[in-house]
Amino acid sequence: MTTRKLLSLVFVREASKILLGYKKRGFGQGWWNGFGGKVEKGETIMQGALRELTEESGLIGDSLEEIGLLTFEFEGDPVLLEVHVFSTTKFSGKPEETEEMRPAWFDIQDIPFKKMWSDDVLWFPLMLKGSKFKGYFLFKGLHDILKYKLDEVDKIEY
Ligand SMILES: CNc1ncnc2c1ncn2[C@@H]1O[C@H](COP(=O)(O)OP(=O)(O)OP(=O)(O)O)[C@@H](O)[C@H]1O
Repeated sequence: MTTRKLLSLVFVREASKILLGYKKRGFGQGWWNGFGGKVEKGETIMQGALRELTEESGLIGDSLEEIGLLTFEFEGDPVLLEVHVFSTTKFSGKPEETEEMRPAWFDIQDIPFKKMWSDDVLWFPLMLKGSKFKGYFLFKGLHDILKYKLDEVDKIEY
């Protein structure tokens, strides 16, 4: 029986820059990514996204927009990850290093895809041009994508 785990992933944007965090521990350790994590019982996906953004970057987000829905399957694992991707240009506070993440601004021409999840290079271009998207990725281990499907959509529907 397959089950789904709900996760958030938040990107803070500023003109031609994007804030990424270097994950110091846990799932995706050693890679750059947006800020996010598991949605907890009793909170909405949006509340989870805002909470994780603050816990991991020190920023308080405002007006997060849901821009993507990504489903990840890992061969041999019955748990599907359902990652809700958000973006905002509105926030307060200053990025600060936390126990989990070390934040840094990157120019969008200079995103460190070689040190990121291997799906990111496929869907970042859609995010960066302002599109919404839905994707499915089947992983073998943590690096190899065996197959995937990725579509631009007008809005995110579940
Ligand atoms: C497979 N391809 C992937 N590509 C890009 N991003 C991915 C991803 N798979 C997971 N992610 C993101 O990685 C974070 C994990 O978060 P994760 O550490 O598990 O959550 P959380 O902080 O709740 O964990 P703990 O509290 O430490 O258990 C979370 O933002 C999630 O959206």
